[in-house]
Amino acid sequence: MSSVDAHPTIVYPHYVRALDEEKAQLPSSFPREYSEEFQHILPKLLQRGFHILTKLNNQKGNLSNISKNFVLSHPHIHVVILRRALDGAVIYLAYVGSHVQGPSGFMHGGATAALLDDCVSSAVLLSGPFAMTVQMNVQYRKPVPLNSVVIVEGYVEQTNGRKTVAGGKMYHPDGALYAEATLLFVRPRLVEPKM
Ligand SMILES: CCCCC/C=C\C/C=C\C/C=C\C/C=C\CCCC(=O)SCCNC(=O)CCNC(=O)[C@H](O)C(C)(C)COP(=O)(O)OP(=O)(O)OC[C@H]1O[C@@H](n2cnc3c(N)ncnc32)[C@H](O)[C@@H]1OP(=O)(O)O
Repeated sequence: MSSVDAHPTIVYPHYVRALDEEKAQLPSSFPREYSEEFQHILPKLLQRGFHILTKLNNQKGNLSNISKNFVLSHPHIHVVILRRALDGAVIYLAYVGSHVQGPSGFMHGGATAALLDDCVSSAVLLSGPFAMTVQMNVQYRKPVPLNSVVIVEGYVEQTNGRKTVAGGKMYHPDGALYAEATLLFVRPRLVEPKM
């Protein structure tokens, strides 16, 4: 277990109950059907070796600082975070509501990039020391409809010294690719304390 794994997180082994509790707290902007779709998709992700790491929207308690993250605390984006123990890949199972519009009826490309960056950053942070995104290249393949469920996958490709190359993909739950990205992360140089 890395030191990042030791960071306090809230784990939801009984995911169905967690989603039921969550449903009761959701803002009215979220339709009830979406969590049924989550419950349909989650068992498939669990079968593929992912476990539920945490859900962070409106999180109270020990993740309060992370939950200020604008993607994960956005009132119109709802995320359940999963991670595959085997290789550290991270999945964001996300519902994208109506107030992240770019082209009429579709998600803003900046929001797509933010979701991808966030998911890939989680994979990087969970796999090693703190690093920041310094470059991101996004290929937009299909417009993402508002009020829909998306799957975002983030994975580390290669680390060389302070630099890490990582990738991300955003899919429709049926597997159709919405967008993919390649990112470069840099671990900040340690600043020597002044004597
Ligand atoms: C921690 C607990 C985690 C728990 C997770 C649990 C669940 C998940 C939950 C929540 C999710 C949590 C987190 C996700 C949250 C947010 C994700 C959003 C990610 C971001 O939103 S993050 C913000 C945007 N990001 C920046 O705000 C960076 C601005 N930046 C800098 O602050 C500096 O850039 C810095 C300090 C990074 C490096 O500075 P420095 O001085 O230490 O390093 P230096 O410049 O020496 O570069 C070293 C080598 O990198 C190469 N290099 C540098 N920059 C490059 C570039 N752009 N392109 C190509 N190569 C580059 C150089 O060429 C050199 O290469 P070489 O060594 O080969 O010469």
